[in-house]
Amino acid sequence: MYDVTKPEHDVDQADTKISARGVQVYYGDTHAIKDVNVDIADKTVTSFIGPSGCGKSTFLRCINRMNDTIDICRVEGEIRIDGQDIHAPSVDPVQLRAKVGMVFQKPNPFPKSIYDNVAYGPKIHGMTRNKAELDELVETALRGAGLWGEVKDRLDTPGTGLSGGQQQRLCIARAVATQPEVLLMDEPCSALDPIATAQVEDLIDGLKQQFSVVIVTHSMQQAARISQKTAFFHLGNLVEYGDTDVIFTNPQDERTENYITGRTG
Ligand SMILES: Nc1ncnc2c1ncn2[C@@H]1O[C@H](COP(=O)(O)OP(=O)(O)OP(=O)(O)O)[C@@H](O)[C@H]1O
Repeated sequence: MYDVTKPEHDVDQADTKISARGVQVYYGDTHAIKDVNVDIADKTVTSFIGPSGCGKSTFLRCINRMNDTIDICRVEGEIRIDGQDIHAPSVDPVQLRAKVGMVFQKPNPFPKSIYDNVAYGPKIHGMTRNKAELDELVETALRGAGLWGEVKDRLDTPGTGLSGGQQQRLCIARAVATQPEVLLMDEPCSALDPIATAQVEDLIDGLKQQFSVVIVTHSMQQAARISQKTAFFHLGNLVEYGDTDVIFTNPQDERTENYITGRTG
């Protein structure tokens, strides 16, 4: 039963999935992310917007420690998911990336069959006990990515043989198959035509029922269409963060206003 004595900010905190405090990122001497503090909600789509080079992708990659794979990159500060510090020694980055899935700008299916693209993650993480369970998981993931109907009769053909939009949905199925809690998407529609873009956007709307989706986009129309929260980055700073409709209709910072009205960026 709802507890009326509970202060509202506690309710908000309960919705927080990802919490970043004092995050700094350096590539050698380049200071790419400057003291970012943000709480990202569960079961919500959050867009990162801002001019080219402002640090959107860099900050996105902090959330599943993908920056660890870049030699010259150094990350400082704290990021917690469900309260757990993702940099704690007990955290295995490979396990973290199963929990925090990622979809990239260019569809990048493995040079394997459609089935194996989706089955790969569950197999290496030992998520199923037998072939029947794996089959079921593959089907569920492909259905979840809106691709099952188009590929169910050719699961053993190469993933690379699909159209660009289908390949991107296959990559989403691959990410969804490990039952993530967060899905990071770095400009997932920039290589897609308008029809495939609309399909992926519909998909994102459905995915937010299950987990938190964080998307980097250059399209303000897309951010306005699909996200409930928007973060505006500028020169490595998180300038403004809030409800998407407020950011787009009543921004508080001049830099945000200049960007959304097309005066900069
Ligand atoms: N691998 C890297 N090595 C060195 N510098 C990098 C690397 N990746 C990003 N940077 C630098 O970090 C800064 C932020 O880049 P980032 O790609 O995060 O910005 P972005 O907002 O996602 O840009 P875009 O919208 O163009 O993709 C830029 O100055 C960029 O040159």
